[in-house]
Amino acid sequence: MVSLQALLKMELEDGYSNLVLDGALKAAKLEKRDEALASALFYGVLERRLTLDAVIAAHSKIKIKKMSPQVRNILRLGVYQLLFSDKIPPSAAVDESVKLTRACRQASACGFVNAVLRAVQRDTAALSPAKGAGLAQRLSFLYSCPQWLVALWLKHYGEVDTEGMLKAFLRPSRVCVRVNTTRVTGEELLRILAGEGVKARPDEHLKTALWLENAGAVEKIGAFQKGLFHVQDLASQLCCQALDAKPGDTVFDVCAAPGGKAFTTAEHMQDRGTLTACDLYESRVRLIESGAKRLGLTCVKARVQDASKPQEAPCLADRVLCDVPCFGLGDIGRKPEIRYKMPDLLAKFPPMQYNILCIASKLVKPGGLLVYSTCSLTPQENEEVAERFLSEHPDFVPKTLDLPDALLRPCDRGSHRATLLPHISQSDGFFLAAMTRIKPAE
Ligand SMILES: C[S@@+](CC[C@H](N)C(=O)[O-])C[C@H]1O[C@@H](n2cnc3c(N)ncnc32)[C@H](O)[C@@H]1O
Repeated sequence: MVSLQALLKMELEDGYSNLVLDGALKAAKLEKRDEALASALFYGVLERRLTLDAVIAAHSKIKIKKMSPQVRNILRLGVYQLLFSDKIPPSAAVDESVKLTRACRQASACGFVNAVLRAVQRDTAALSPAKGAGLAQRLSFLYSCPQWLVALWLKHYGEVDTEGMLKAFLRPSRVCVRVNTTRVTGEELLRILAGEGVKARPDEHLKTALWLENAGAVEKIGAFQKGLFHVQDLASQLCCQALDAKPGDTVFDVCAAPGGKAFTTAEHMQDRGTLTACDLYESRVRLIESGAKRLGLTCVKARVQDASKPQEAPCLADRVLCDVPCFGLGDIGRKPEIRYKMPDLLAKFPPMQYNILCIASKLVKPGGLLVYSTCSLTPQENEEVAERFLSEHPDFVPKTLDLPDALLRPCDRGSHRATLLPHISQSDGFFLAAMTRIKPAE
């Protein structure tokens, strides 16, 4: 019932999945085991919604859109359990779905729900793409990703990487944290976490990144409360590595909230120098302030500032990070609902991103470094913005990224820009490009 309520809320009110689920779980006060099951079903259905709908459509005489939201989501939950989950025996999944239909005052649909689920249960080829489907349609069905997006990725990243990332986005997401190196080493933190019963392992390529294996609610871990780490995906940590800030530097992070990259950068700086971390929204600036306080990072100065408007700076910066607002496709693995965003929303981002990048570039001192990044995976927001910037700003030149080759696509090795794909870098999807401001001749 809890997963159904949360799915209905997502469908009818269009919320963020993590917040919607948290709200539903809090209200229901379930046992730990039931909470885990409700979460798995909720996220499973969200992630696989397009596949589930295609299977339901192939086994129902009534069109999905004509069903009541309750019946539609009960069927999605039922089909998910039949085809993707081994936690519930198939006959129990069907029986429970029928009971749920009755409990939702949809008794007249009980027979229909039973018939559709039994038909899916009998169909051993339920998970085969339609005969004659083209590549984009096949991948769209198999990995529950809209066809427009699959087609865009196929064109831009090719078949192997598109299928690789679609698969990777469906893996259970893992928690990656950044060691607060101003307070502990990775080895020390591993020992402290083990003492608290939290299993963790260092990343193979970045020793300041740890993967937590049985973390639960991170905020409850003592080491977190003592400011010994913050949660940050590997891709964002690599972005900070590319920014390569040094102790004593002056750094601007123009779109900084909630602050993850500002914190890692301040740690690279050993908390010496000045890191001005800006965001458009006051409530989000407070997140930067509270995070920096917990981590004991005093060089972080957070303030409200609109990065799309020129700003006066007392001095130019050694490093400027421009981690712009974006469509967010790289985060699909953690926020499955992003994949269903309407494609027309994409158009507003590139002009805004380009404008922010141009304005941020004015803060870079000659010889200084500018890093442009997004957590999205579209050429319009990524390569096109970065390359347009370079072609229209002759005072900036590409700077080769110094990142582990194993985490990069072969075509990005030795380049000033990289697209991190989840099946290669084992991180969220991400894009970054680095550019140096030329020093005028003496
Ligand atoms: C991708 S997020 C930044 C993530 C951040 N760098 C981190 O690592 O935690 C983009 C941020 O840009 C902020 N933002 C949106 N429009 C902005 C603007 N015009 N000026 C400054 N910040 C803006 C959003 O509030 C959001 O916090």
